Amino acid sequence: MLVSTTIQEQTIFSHRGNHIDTEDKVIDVVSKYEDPLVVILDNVATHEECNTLIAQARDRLSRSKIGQTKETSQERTSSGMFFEENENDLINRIEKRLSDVMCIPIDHAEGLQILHYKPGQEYKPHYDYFKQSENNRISTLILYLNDVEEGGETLFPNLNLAVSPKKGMAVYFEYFYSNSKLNELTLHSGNPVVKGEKWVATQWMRRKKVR
Ligand SMILES: O=C(O)CCC(=O)C(=O)O
Ligand SMILES: [Fe+2]
Repeated sequence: MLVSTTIQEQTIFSHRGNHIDTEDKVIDVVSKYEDPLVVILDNVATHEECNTLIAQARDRLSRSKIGQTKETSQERTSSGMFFEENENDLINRIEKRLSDVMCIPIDHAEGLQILHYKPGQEYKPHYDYFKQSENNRISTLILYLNDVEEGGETLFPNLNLAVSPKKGMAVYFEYFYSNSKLNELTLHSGNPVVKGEKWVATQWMRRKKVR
């Protein structure tokens, strides 16, 4: 008898069931793409928390830079900013919650990044991990801070998966597989905003401590 087995690699995200019980909030698991793991989550932040994040970031935006060279580029036309670690009570609370969702200790977390896109602005297809790094990124959570009238989807072209921004929802994905083909499937873009504007908060996790 011929037995074929596929060995699925273990994922960082280890929650089972349709809910994630974090310290201060129950988060809903809406849908999952399995290989590589992409998880759509709802009720990650309240509308009030989303509004406050936007308000606190609004006056601190500058043209987004790209990669480790930190240059501006047509690849990424949004504006953005990083909060300091533990900058205030809200940032503390959100960072702690995202660390619970991502199953990675908070001291592996980069500062929370806010991005703002106006109509026509986009982030072309890219990987969140670096080609070479002593302490590479391993996972991403993109939290949508507002509803976008048209466009602005987070697109995974290799998976034929487009996630439409919705306030308080998030998309999580990871790229710490030993099979590099799986990591490469996490190529993604922020599609151009057509109508309205788009605000997101991005949390990246590193393999080793950064704080
Ligand atoms: O804006 C998006 O939907 C994608 C953002 C993104 O890819 C990132 O921040 O790395
Ligand atoms: Fe990205």
